Amino acid sequence: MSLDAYIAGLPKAELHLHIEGSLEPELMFELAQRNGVAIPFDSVEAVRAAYDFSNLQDFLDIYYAGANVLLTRRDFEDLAFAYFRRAAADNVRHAEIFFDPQTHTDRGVPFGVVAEGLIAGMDRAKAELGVTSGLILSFLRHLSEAEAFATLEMARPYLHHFVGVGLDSSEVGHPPSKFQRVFAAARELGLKLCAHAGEEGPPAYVHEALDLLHIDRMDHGNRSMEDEALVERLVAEQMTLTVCPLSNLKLCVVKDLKDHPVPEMLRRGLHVTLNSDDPAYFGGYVNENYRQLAAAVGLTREQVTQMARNSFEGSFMSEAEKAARVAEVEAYAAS
Ligand SMILES: Nc1ncnc2[nH]cnc12
Ligand SMILES: [Zn+2]
Repeated sequence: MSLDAYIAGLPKAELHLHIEGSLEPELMFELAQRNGVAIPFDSVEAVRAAYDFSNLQDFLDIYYAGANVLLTRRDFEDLAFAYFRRAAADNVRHAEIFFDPQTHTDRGVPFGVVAEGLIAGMDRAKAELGVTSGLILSFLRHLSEAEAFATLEMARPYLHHFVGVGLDSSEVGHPPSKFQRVFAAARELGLKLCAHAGEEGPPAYVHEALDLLHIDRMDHGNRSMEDEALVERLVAEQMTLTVCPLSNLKLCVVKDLKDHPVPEMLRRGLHVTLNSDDPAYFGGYVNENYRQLAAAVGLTREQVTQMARNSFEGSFMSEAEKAARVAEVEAYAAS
């Protein structure tokens, strides 16, 4: 069996996926029409042509504008279910997905419309596709601490639906320390904690995410590789890193996939997982991330299997559930 065919059939979890970043141009047009929202493009091809970014902020500007077509509960359900259908085709068996409530509440869309729509899509994914999932409320770090606290307050009626909180958006200039108290409050509420760190920001931000936010999982973490002691610490603490190769390429975090740090991360014993981040914008869902990275850096079948194992072990499922899912990976690898 070719490595590509092996990747296609490998059971895996996706742990770093922004649901708003799975909005394909076709669905963007459909929702724009359904809701009577104007978009600054006249064709699906024109939208795709605009997806040429030189850094994170370039992308974020377009990504937040794209989200304007999402207005109703049904829009969020359709968005979520479209992602799960596509993920299921990649043999994603479990996904822990981020959503950015502030992107919607700041436009006047009630928190409950967003949350209930996404939850309906997740319920359908479990019933119709057998894909399980968890929802992670992500704070926009370019906004204030007070706004993050207000968002956490809005989330209260839905808390039992969330597995954790995250921290995303423009990294440089918005260090984790800004959200130390919000993350402490989220932990008190029983939520798991993730943060984007070391995507564009320096290793000092990764240290802050560990020391001040006390994260359970790290999103990206690429720039940790610049700090030897930090790498040793991440290995010792068995921290899961949700790495996103095609995102890194499209946002110029790496110049070429051949330069991607994943092989070195694996060699050093870091708990790496592969994920798609914002697949509608970066040109590939999770299997495409595995395939293109494998082709560029020459991953072995064992390395690919290890990252699928890591994806379940690094999830926020129960220990029993994780063990059952890892056993499915082992059975596939042995078959
Ligand atoms: N890769 C990324 N980094 C920071 N914020 C994001 N929001 C969506 N994708 C993101
Ligand atoms: Zn991300």
